[in-house]
Amino acid sequence: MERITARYYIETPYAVEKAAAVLAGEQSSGTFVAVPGETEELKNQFAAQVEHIEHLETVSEPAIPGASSPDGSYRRAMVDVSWSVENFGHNLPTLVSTLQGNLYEITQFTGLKLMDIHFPESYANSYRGPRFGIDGCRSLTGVTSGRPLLGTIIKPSVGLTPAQTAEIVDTLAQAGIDFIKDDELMTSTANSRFEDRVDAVMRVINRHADRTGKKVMYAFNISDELEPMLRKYEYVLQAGGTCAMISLNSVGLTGAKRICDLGELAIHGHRNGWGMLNRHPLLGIEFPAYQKLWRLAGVDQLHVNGIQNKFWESDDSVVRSIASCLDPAPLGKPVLPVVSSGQWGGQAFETYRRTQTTDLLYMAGGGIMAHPGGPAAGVTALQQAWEGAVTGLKLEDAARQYKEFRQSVEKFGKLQFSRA
Ligand SMILES: O=C(COP(=O)(O)O)[C@H](O)[C@H](O)COP(=O)(O)O
Ligand SMILES: [Mg+2]
Repeated sequence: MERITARYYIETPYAVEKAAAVLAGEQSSGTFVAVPGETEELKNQFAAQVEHIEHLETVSEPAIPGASSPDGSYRRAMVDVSWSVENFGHNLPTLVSTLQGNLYEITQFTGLKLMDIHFPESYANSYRGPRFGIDGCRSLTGVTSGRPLLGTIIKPSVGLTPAQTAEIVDTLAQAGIDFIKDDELMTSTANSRFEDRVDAVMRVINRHADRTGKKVMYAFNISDELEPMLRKYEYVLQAGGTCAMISLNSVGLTGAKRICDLGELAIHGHRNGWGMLNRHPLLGIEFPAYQKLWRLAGVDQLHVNGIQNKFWESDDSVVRSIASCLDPAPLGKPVLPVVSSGQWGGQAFETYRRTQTTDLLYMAGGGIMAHPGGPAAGVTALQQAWEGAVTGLKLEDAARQYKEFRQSVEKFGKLQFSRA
């Protein structure tokens, strides 16, 4: 019978073997004592199994509160646990309740992080995964390989009217941008009703597309309860849009999958709330596991933060996240990594040096909108930065060569997002 294996980074005040056995027990037979009916036969078929333990360091302070060690030591380990697929079939919410449920509450742990998930073959047959992914998004925007899709987030995030938003879209489209999106804070506001914004923006985008043959991809934020979200999806589709955005952690796997299953618009997955799930080194989930769940749901584009970003995440972590999006496993289809957060083009050089890929959606919000020459110059600067990065120029050489990029360096180059 097929099994799903999950890898956890754990810390325990007790013996690692015992703690791992409690995890496996709680997450399959499900209680703290043996109960009638829990036969050997049932356990053999359905009990979770500890497959592998790799002992790591021992520390003297617990990573998170909730339990204390009798001997003052807290042992860390990497533990692989497997479950029979029979326990949950192909049911993503129950899979998550099993792999990420009560186990975080067990006192045998003073740290627990889901690092990765290994899915068996049958998952690739049961889930379509990204309908568009990298190739589909390239062909919808007309961006052939050799450079990333370049995009922006309309800023200010809220407060602009549909007409003002459409005016910015007009400027950006003329400058040759590939992708624009609503911020996650924007769906329908008192002065920008969703439908009015779609009408105003798509009028501009369709007009440009008729003239130039290039249709800018605009990710309208449809995040909402299920029925209104479906109505908004349909509205975007009818207006000629090619993309919708959802805040993944807010709409959940069920909502995301329902939307992705429709398969007519590329789905931009925003991961706001990520810090809550990941920022602690010994609590939550790591991106390789996280992205697989959303990929099973069918998301086409997924945020990975960015090199030298404005948030807390390290460059190493961003590079790892990009690699995990580009790895075709488990469905044979990669998801397009969305590089975003404090980007302005200057980071293109290090991003390319470290990842050696252009299969990215590279977005600058403030980095385009606040360019000294205006948003159109901001788009040009981003194009120049990537042209320079891919052709092997150093940032300083590109700044000498390209005027708009030089202006970006002058304005944003001094910014250092500080972190410990
Ligand atoms: O609005 C922005 C970035 O704006 P700006 O370009 O102005 O910084 C996005 O919400 C974050 O990139 C999300 O980051 P994450 O990848 O961590 O979800
Ligand atoms: Mg945002």
